[in-house]
Amino acid sequence: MGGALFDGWLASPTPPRLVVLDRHRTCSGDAVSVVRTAAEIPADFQPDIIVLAVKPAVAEIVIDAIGKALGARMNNAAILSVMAGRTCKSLADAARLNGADVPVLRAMPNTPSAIGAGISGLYASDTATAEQKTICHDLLFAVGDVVPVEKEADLSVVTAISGSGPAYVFLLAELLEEAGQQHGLSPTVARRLARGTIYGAGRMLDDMPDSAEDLRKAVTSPNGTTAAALAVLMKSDAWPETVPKAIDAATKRADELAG
Ligand SMILES: NC(=O)C1=CN([C@@H]2O[C@H](COP(=O)(O)OP(=O)(O)OC[C@H]3O[C@@H](n4cnc5c(N)ncnc54)[C@H](O)[C@@H]3O)[C@@H](O)[C@H]2O)C=CC1
Ligand SMILES: O=C(O)[C@@H]1CCC=N1
Repeated sequence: MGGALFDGWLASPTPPRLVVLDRHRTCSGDAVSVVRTAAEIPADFQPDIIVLAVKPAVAEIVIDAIGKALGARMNNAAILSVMAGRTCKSLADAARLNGADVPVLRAMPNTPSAIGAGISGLYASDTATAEQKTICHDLLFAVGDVVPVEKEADLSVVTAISGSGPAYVFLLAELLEEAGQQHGLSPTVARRLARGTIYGAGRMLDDMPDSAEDLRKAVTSPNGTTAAALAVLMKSDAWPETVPKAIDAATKRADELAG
């Protein structure tokens, strides 16, 4: 996810000055220094925002390394975490172990951020200043839309819908491609049809004021082909049951990761 944000920021009209700490990534750009250990962070670099985009389980290790490298500079920064689950309190506590009193904001972006088409939920704890909230909003807005949430707990369902959501759409693309091939289309044709359809439908949802339900009904001729397919997908034990169940499972998992 950090790579998706990075790509989006570099492609934005006014890229921020970035220092990227990543054990593996090779990346470059005028506004970027890349370091593989926290000790290599340039001594004159005062971050406004420390974006944490590692797996939730290694947050403490990374905060500890950055805290030791930045020393007093850590106190002038805020943490923006994009990690699923990890609470503002747990991250502030981790920073405090290094003697730093750091405001924490949490965002849940998604991978379309890499092409400027992301959407992020953003929560700011009370300790964040107005300026820090604005910087974090602008960072995320540079790679897509931003939806502020009032309660930190809401980020779990945001994660389930828009954080994980691209994967559901990609799964639909896979299944449409496979079904097309099973009916005799070449892989190339099946792929073009599946992707082009999802792209076009996504653009209609974005561009047009109509509800998703009205757009669906406009495709559905009485007793036609769409009605035949929707009779399968909309059976009570099909999508109307499985989609909410999937969102429940992802939300529950985000809650479990909290701490
Ligand atoms: N993948 C997604 O679509 C989304 C992921 N997230 C969150 O983003 C976080 C990262 O997830 P992914 O990007 O999928 O994982 P990933 O494994 O692709 O990326 C993690 C990166 O952290 C680096 N890293 C790990 N330990 C390090 C250390 N000690 N020092 C320096 N760099 C270190 C790795 O080299 C890697 O580049 C997770 O917390 C996840 O919840 C949030 C929104 C969407
Ligand atoms: O699967 C995950 O845990 C992360 C959070 C949202 C998308 N990927």
